[in-house]
Amino acid sequence: AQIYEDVSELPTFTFDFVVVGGGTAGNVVANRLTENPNFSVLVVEAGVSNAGVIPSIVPALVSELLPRTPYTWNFTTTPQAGMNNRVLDYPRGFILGGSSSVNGMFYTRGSRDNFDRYANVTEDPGWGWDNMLPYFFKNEKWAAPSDNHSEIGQYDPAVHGHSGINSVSLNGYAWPDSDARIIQTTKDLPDKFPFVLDMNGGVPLGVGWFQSTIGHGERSSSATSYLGPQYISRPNLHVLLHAQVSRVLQATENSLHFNKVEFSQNKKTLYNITASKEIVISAGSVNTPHILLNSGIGDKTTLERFGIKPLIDLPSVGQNFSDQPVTTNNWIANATDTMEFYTQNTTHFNEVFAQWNNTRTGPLVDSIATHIVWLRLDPESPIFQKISDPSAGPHTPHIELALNAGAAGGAPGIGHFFSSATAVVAPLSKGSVTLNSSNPFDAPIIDPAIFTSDFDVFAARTAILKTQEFLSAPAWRGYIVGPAEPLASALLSDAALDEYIRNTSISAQHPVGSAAMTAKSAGWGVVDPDLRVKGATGLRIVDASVIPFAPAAHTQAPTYAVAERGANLIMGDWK
Ligand SMILES: Cc1cc2nc3c(=O)[nH]c(=O)nc-3n(C[C@H](O)[C@H](O)[C@H](O)COP(=O)(O)OP(=O)(O)OC[C@H]3O[C@@H](n4cnc5c(N)ncnc54)[C@H](O)[C@@H]3O)c2cc1C
Repeated sequence: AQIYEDVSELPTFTFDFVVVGGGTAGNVVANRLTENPNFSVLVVEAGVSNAGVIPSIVPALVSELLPRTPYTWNFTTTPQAGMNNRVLDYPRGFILGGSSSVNGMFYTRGSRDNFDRYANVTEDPGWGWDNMLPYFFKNEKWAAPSDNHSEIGQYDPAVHGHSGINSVSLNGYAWPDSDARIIQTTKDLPDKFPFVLDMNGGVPLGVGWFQSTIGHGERSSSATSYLGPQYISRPNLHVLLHAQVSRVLQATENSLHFNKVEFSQNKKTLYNITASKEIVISAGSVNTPHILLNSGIGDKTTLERFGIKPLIDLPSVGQNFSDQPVTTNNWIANATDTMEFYTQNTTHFNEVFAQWNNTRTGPLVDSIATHIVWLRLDPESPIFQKISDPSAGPHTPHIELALNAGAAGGAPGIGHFFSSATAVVAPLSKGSVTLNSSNPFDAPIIDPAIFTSDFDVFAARTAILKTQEFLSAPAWRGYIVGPAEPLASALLSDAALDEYIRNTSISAQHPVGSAAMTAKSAGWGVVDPDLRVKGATGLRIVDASVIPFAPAAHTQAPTYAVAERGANLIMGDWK
């Protein structure tokens, strides 16, 4: 019915369901549960409203939301041993819509192998690719690109949802010069870089056109879509902003049934809301395990050390935290037709902004990529002599090259650039989220442990060298002048390249696994295949943290699909 700013506006302190976190997954759950007019739902969100936040609406302005702004949690990592002890910013959305309101809008699902592996580890075929496709479709509302160009040959309509809720589209502004050369490269070097019509059909491998969560020139987030006007007007749907949940509480002292959510709007005065049916925690891969730990759900010994009474001994809470590293690499382009046209010229920027404002066309309608290349490492790679293949299967990439007509991660100088943001999408490094203090309003200790596995460094290096190979195709003659610094010097030796990788890479912001779903009988994990917290009743987790291994993907589409199925499981239990 309402989006409330202050607890005093709440119509009641008891709801059927309380959803902790109005992020990517949380808003899916709230929307689906309130399809039943008999269910009342309150979403408790720590962050701010998304209304009128221009950089969260104009796709190409995404970088203005990051890394530390009023729209993100002010998180940093521990010094990263694999990154020469650098401390990284670790932004997460602090805004309605969560990270879907601040992310790069890449729409990538991962592979069939990824989901079939989730089915295996949970012993629930429902998490397999074929059974998850309908949930991808429920999420997705395919939209025409904002320039209305022909989509033929750029995607496969058969593998997309056309009547879901969240808009997904092809880019709506062409960069003809580099677009043509990318496609030509798939013809120049078809064995190494084959064209893939649709990277979201289960087998991503190859070079394909970029898809993103954008509709009609605007970002589509879980707030703009699942809480859109036709849904937020439901009388049984309620959202409270600026309310940070500290703990979930037991129904009675000796029970492991949880039915109360404790929160504060000023980090001092605490309130309780009762969930008469279930609590759903959707606070994301960092904050979900933090809330569990604060509530006494986690490793018993650690909890005792912080003076928190252990209620459920679940050592996996906050462990198995798996992120993907990304390196931004720039090449000098002999071009005029790149994003630098407007990023390096205020007059041009004002023109393209006015164009976006008036007609939702022009270069600001898109995110920061035009194509993605998904590749496997050569099976003969020396790394496989010591480390067995961490990918989910033979049709799953190890590495990703996100190509863009313009510099990535800030231009290395004045001029025009072509970039490849290279990522390791089958990472082996695993980190953790742990308590820093017993005060639930203190940030947790975040250690993604990036590049602590030699495999990940090898894969990151290979991704950069693969881009060099891609750009050495005849198609690029006369266009690519050469690598820009600091990449140019780094390419002189493997050792220099490794240093460059450790010194310049960042987190792709794709953490998963910190409240992993596993089989009921498994010796590890946090939730069962129905997303119920093991050992508890009344408590589920629905967000990226339940995904037990990194998908070969940017993680929002997998999170949306998990949330759609999660909501369906909850609905099924309360029919
Ligand atoms: C900067 C950035 C760029 C990214 N780019 C992409 C991309 O281009 N493509 C892609 O697929 N993925 C991308 N991702 C990853 C993707 O956005 C996330 O995997 C996904 O959105 C996670 O969804 P979630 O529901 O688990 O968490 P979130 O969407 O982060 O939602 C968690 C919500 O819970 C709220 N919350 C947390 N703690 C509390 C508390 N204690 N009390 C109340 N509320 C709380 C948060 O404020 C937030 O709204 C990016 C992520 C980031 C941060």
